[in-house]
Parts: sequence; structure tokens; C-alpha cells
Amino acid sequence: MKGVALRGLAVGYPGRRGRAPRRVLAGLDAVARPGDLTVLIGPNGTGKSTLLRTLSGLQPALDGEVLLDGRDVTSFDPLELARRLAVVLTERDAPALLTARELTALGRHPHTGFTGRLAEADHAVVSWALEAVNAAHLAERPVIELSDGERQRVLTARALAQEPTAILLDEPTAFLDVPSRVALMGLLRRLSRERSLVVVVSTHDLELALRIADRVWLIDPAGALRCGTPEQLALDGAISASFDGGGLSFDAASGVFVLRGGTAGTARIAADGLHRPLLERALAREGWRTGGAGPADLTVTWDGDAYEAVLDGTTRRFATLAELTDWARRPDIA
Ligand SMILES: Nc1ncnc2c1ncn2[C@@H]1O[C@H](COP(=O)(O)OP(=O)(O)OP(=O)(O)O)[C@@H](O)[C@H]1O
Repeated sequence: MKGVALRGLAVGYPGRRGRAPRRVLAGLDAVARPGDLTVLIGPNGTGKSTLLRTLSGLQPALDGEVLLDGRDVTSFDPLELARRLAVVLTERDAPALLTARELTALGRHPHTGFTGRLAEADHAVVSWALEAVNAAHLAERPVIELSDGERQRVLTARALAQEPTAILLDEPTAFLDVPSRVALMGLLRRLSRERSLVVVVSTHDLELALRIADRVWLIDPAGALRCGTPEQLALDGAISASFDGGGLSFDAASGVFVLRGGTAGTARIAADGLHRPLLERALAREGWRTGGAGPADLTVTWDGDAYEAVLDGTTRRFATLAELTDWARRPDIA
């Protein structure tokens, strides 16, 4: 079977001084298929990096097996494995003195044979990889001069230059701003589809992951690996069970985290277009529960000109959402 498959996999660390091994995750069964962007999510410390390192062959499995295109990863010799599997770990300190092109060219190493010299075809692959990640213009720049987002793209180019069938990335968006995160995840999805690559990427960027992933591997707090489309996992409550907390809960309908029911009272909103979700969000932040049916304590209407709020039979008008929000925080003293 094509792709990366986990069969009864247990991952963790060998015990020190005669102690038993520390099992971080066990009994894992999952498949990441070519052409899919598979996103690995889970709360801090649940074992995402440990799993990715084990899938990469960087640390041995404690039990079970990892199959790459149907073959046990441990049966490949290192060069053979590097021609099939590329790994992008969290590397803030990539070789700084190399240029982006030289760093990308390191990805050709598994293909260049004994001399390590790049042939014409290798140079072409390096140029292609840089172009694929929109980094051709950075090619001659030293890596030390690149921004986090630019460097992450070049590290991805190095992985592509390996011409693998599978790429594993550990938190590649960790240091990126929102547009760069969206761009990198979008790039990974495009590459997985266009080149029929297996792409497994871990991230803490849950909302983006759930919007963009074809498949999600979710490590829940009990250490079980739940696999499915983002919608399946939202519907069966797995995402809420893993991430709700700190006053936030996952809203499956919108795919974002929202503030949990506040204590200010219930609010009803009559507004069209963007005014409705923005009003809901602003009022929820001030502790109002929105979205229910039946009578409400507070009614807010956008009449196309101003916001009208009715509370305890008194009507007030606000020219801006900011003024309404200020009042909604302490309506008793306004
Ligand atoms: N070298 C190690 N030896 C022993 N235990 C380790 C080692 N590295 C990590 N761990 C432990 O394994 C568990 C999983 O860690 P891991 O880094 O895989 O989690 P993670 O999901 O990637 O975390 P985060 O979201 O914080 O990056 C943690 O309890 C961690 O303390």
C-alpha cells in the first residue's frame, strides 16, 4: 500500500539505568496517503515530535512498525530511506553560512553518489525546489539573513530537493506570522496534490489545520490517535474533548474557538452580513451568551446606520461597535 502506515506502533524513549522504557504513545494505527495533507495535532507534550521522529527513523519504535509504501522503514538503508523520506524538524539554526541554494542542494545528497558532486540534473532539481516554494529570489542569499518564514520555505525546498515520496514536518509554522503560516500550509497542500506526496505536518495552529487538512491525526489527552477528516473529528466531539478549556470551546459549525457562555446574560442579535458574527464575538467577549432561542435579556439590532440595544425596557443607540462593546461590558453603570 502506498503511503506511510502505522501498525500497532508504540513510541517513546529507552529506560535509563535498567528502568523500563518510557512509552509516550502506544497502539497507534493510521495511514497517511499520497496526495493528502495530513495534519498532526494534539495538546502540548502528547507526543507529536516523538511520533514524527519515529516515523522518520530518527528514533526506534518501542513496538509495532512504520511502513513506507508497504515496507518497514527500518529495512531501508539510510541513503535509500533519504531518497524516499524527507524530514523537516524545527531548526531555527539551519547552517547559517550557506546560501539558500546551497542549503537546498544538501537535499540532493542521497542522489549524488560517492563524489557528492551535483550534475546538471541535480542543479535543475534544486532550482525547481526553490521555485516550488516561491524562494527562487532568495537563492543566493545567506541563510543567516533570511526571515523565519523565508528560512522555513528554504528548508522545505531542501526536503523537496530530495525528491522523496513522503515529507514529514514538525511544527514548520511555529515562528511564522499568520499570512506566512497560511502560505506555507497552502504550499504543502498544493505540493501534496500536484506531486502526489505524502505530507504529514504537526502544528499547534488548530484553526488553520482544521481548515486546510485533508486528514487529521489527533492525539487526544488519553494518548489515543484519532484519525479522520476535520469535519468527522469535529462532529464526533474529539476536537472539543482535546482542546476545550481555559474558557474557550470549539465551535464545530464555524471551525473556530469561541469564548464559553458568559455570565452577563443572554443576548439576541438582529443584524445582517458581517455585523452579526462581529456582534456575536464582541458580546461574547464581554460575557454575553448569544445564539440561543427564546427571550433574551439584551437585544441588539443593526439598522444600517447604528446599533440599537434594548435592555430592561431602555433603548440606547451607538454609532460604533466599539461604543456598544464598552457599554455592554458595564451596562449597569452606563
Ligand atoms: N529525550 C527524551 N527522553 C525522555 N522523554 C522525552 C524526551 N523527549 C521528550 N520526552 C517526553 O515525551 C513526551 C512527548 O514529548 P513530545 O516532544 O513528543 O511532545 P509534543 O506533542 O511534540 O509536545 P509540544 O506540543 O510541546 O511540542 C513528553 O512528556 C516529553 O517530556
